[in-house]
Amino acid sequence: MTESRPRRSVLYMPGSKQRALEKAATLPADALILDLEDAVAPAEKVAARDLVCETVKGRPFGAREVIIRVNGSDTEWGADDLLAAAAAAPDAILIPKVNSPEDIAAARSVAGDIAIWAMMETPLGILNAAQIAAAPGLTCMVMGTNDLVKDLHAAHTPDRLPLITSLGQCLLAARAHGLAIVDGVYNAFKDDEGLRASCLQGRDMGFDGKTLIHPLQLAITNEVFAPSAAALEEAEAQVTAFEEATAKGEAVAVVNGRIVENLHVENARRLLAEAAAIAKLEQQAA
Ligand SMILES: CC(C)(COP(=O)(O)OP(=O)(O)OC[C@H]1O[C@@H](n2cnc3c(N)ncnc32)[C@H](O)[C@@H]1OP(=O)(O)O)[C@@H](O)C(=O)NCCC(=O)NCCSC(=O)C[C@H](O)C(=O)O
Ligand SMILES: [Mg+2]
Repeated sequence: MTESRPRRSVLYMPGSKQRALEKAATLPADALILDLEDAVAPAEKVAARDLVCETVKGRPFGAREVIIRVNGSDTEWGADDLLAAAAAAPDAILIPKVNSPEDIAAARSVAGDIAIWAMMETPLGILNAAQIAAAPGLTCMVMGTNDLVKDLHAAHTPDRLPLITSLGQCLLAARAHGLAIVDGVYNAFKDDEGLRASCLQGRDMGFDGKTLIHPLQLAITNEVFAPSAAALEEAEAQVTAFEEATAKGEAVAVVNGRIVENLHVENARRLLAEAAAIAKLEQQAA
């Protein structure tokens, strides 16, 4: 069963930028990815690792979920990143460019009980999504749409048609194995309209939330991925009507002219639990 922890907004921040790390502790992000990989220049990698791991040990981020993205195991920094991240004990460690379940097993052999998240961003990783999703210790998939577009020789288009197969394949794999899954970034961080469209598409496909690159993107993302007031009102009505129906020995209720069966009630309860988890997180962050 997918955890009900909110992951509407998952903000990347460059691990080399102290100001961004300080600012992150005040931002309304559900989760923070402290990045040692693509957002950090080679000359700054070692200093960024020290800064990120020392910061995480100080636990300054309140109730926000904290994830460290390490460099790949095929780089000169990967092994030391993983050791240092494991010692800092974040909520999860994010492995870039995962190609196979063996990549998760290798990370887990160092990370122990710390949850592993996987960047799904290579053609081979997408083809192996089901096996990766079944790997012990993995709790969340993160779409890496920039790397995917590059490796597929595709283009960033508003409808994301070139990525739909990859997004759908990872969603199927994640849901089949009870994992959380968050969508890729929207690069034009000052384009609110484009961001909203991308969030709506991701939400309607089934993603739990979206990865972000700038604080400007938080408000729209948090709004789109939260259940709306109308959806919650309908969910409450469905649960009530169904409970009344079952008390009378019936298996079907009707709300707003539409049937309500046990599967609809299961979905309604999921939405209500999600809203409660968001309210709790926002209260803790206030
Ligand atoms: C995109 C940026 C380089 C823009 O930086 P900058 O010009 O400094 O932004 P602003 O001046 O507008 O910043 C305003 C304030 O906000 C803080 N800030 C900015 N970005 C962040 C952030 N990501 N997290 C926290 N805080 C942030 C600034 O410090 C300013 O604060 P203040 O001093 O109080 O005014 C920059 O936003 C950036 O570097 N973003 C992250 C880029 C990144 O992480 N890239 C890697 C991840 S994307 C990826 O790799 C996806 C995947 O792998 C794939 O393949 O698709
Ligand atoms: Mg990437």
